Amino acid sequence: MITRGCLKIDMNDSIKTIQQQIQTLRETIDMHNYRYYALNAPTIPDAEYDRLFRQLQQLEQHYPQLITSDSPTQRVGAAPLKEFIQVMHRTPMLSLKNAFEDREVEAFDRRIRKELKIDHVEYTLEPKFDGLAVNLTYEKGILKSGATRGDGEKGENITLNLRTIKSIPLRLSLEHPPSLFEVRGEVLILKADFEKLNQEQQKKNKKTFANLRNAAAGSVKQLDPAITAKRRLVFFAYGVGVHEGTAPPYTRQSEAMDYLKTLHFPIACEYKVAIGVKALLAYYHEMTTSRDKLPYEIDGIVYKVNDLAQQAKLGFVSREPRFAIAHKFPAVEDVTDLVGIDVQVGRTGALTPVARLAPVFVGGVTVTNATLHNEDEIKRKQIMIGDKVIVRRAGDVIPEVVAVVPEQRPSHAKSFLMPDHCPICGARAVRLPGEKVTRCTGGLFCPAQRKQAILHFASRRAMDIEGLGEKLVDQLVENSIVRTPADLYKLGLSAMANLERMAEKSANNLLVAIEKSKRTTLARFIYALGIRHVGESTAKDLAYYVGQLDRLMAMNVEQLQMVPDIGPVVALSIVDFFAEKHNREVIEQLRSCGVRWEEHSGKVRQISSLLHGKTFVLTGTLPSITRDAAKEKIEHLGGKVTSSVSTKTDYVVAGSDPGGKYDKAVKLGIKILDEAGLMKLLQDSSGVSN
Ligand SMILES: NC(=O)c1ccc[n+]([C@@H]2O[C@H](COP(=O)([O-])OP(=O)(O)OC[C@H]3O[C@@H](n4cnc5c(N)ncnc54)[C@H](O)[C@@H]3O)[C@@H](O)[C@H]2O)c1
Ligand SMILES: [Zn+2]
Repeated sequence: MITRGCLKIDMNDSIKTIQQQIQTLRETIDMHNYRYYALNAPTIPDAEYDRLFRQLQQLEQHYPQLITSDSPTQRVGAAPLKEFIQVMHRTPMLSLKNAFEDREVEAFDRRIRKELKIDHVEYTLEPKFDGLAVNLTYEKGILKSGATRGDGEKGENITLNLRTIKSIPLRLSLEHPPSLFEVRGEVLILKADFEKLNQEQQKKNKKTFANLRNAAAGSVKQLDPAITAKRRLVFFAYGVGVHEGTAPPYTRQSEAMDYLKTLHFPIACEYKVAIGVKALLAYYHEMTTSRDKLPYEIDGIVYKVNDLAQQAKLGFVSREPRFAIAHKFPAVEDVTDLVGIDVQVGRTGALTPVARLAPVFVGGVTVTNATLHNEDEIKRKQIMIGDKVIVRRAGDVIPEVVAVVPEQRPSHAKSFLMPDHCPICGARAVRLPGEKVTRCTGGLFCPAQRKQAILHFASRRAMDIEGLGEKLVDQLVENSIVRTPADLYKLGLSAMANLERMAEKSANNLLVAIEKSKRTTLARFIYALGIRHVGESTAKDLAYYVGQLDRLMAMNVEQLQMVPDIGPVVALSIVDFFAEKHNREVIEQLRSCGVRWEEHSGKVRQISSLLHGKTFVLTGTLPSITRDAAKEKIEHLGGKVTSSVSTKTDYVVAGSDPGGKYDKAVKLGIKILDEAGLMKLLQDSSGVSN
């Protein structure tokens, strides 16, 4: 048995078995080609595709008698889509041979030197753009047509779409332009625009693009050029095709690039000219790290023999030039198994699902877990535990699961359920209406939230404990001296003596500050609890209108909404917080440690509203508010609005042209109000005096 890269070739395998393997690989690759080139919707990462392609290449290398002209290794891309008019290329648009390791580049250079019979070859070193290859044809200096690469021989006519890309000159700035001039380059979407595009797609509930190449290709291959025009696309030129009618003022690839630049075509300003393989590899390794800072995505470096006469001498093989090679960067995406989903709790109590992965090498490191963001993202991506997933790690960005490979879902795959309790402290975990994040409600005692909760509690606008900063809180929490805000009031000098860099004087000062903080106001205390959505001004409102902590702790969602400016989400968040037994225990401890404030009878007179249980019917047009607004006001105070009048109706609110409901109310003797009457009733019932 011999081993080459990822492929094991067993010499005992019969030729028939080999043929079968080859056939399966070809069919699989053809299917992925179709998805990638025609649909712009690949289902496997490039790294996985490249492995399949290499396997096929190696098998065919060992069994050349099995090579057929329709094998994907002998062809470029995929046939053009029928929806577009086809264009025959004057000279074929080829692919590039790939190199993944330094030694493959060294072998490439050795071969070139041998064939050219020279010791030192000059190369251009160009970023390999990850976009869509196109050919632009200028006749007498005017852009006449633009086409995709297609299968290399014939592509799709996308002239109208390309004309919408502002960086493509519509006319060459030359006094005597060539009669025929072809520019080859790549259509791209910039990283920043890709993010925006996907956000827009998501908002419109449309499919997002898996990567930048697909976004660029999908945007430019639109039947409606108006859509292309809206997608901020850019173009970079990297070569000249046919040049007729004038003498080319260049004999090297680098000169051709500079010439394109003078004609106002954007070119990669990172491109370089260098001699010898060492310089190629040095440039490659430098770009491996600096690529993240480029505004566009590149997936490798292309090395080309610089001298055009030498290029011609080296020529082509079926699908690729022999004078160039693409040195690919390590993959930023690959597939692996999603073994499980853990839930982590952050400093603010946010529960984040994290994928546990079978180790996978992406973006230059081995990754074993990746963020899944939140519950909605898991649903949107239809991720199940046990799935094969595509993991991405680009630059400094934390690894994430971008998609699943649906056809490889095992039968034992399980759905994920967001836990309804905090995995750290066991408190109820809730997701408030309109929010994406599920949070632990045990703010005052949850170990995950300890530091944050104590810092907030001690902050200037809360309990105002001077000298209790981040470093000190870290130490107190890490040494288990303080677990909840109540523990602060149990601190003694001896506990603090062991802390790093804590002089006796500052320890004393801190104890004095803690003691001083015991006398506070209800507003500060409510704010200090760190209830989600209860900021300083809401805390002040609650203290002012409710007056007493015990009363606040006993209020339900409807009652809380009677406090001005408190909506249903804030009310729910307050109720959830006080529902948590451990939070109430901490509050009790704080009080028994001597934390105190003044209370008053509150400004909310009658917490249970007069409208509770009352049924209203609205009819006719009210003079100054809409029926919907009136309905909202009634419901806000606990009343119910129904559509038909019956003996159960308490009030009928009638505007102009009231119709049958009015007559029925009169008949049943139900109380009828006009708008002014309704307003008075609402005011009397609001429970807020002054
Ligand atoms: N995930 C999938 O299902 C899937 C399917 C098919 C292909 N692919 C990916 O596509 C690759 C093959 O695509 P390909 O045949 O287009 O080859 P390629 O993209 O590897 O290389 C050839 C192309 O490079 C481009 N290029 C960018 N910068 C260049 C420069 N400076 N000079 C010259 N050319 C430059 C040109 O468009 C050219 O056509 C595979 O290696 C794989 O990564 C993935
Ligand atoms: Zn918790």
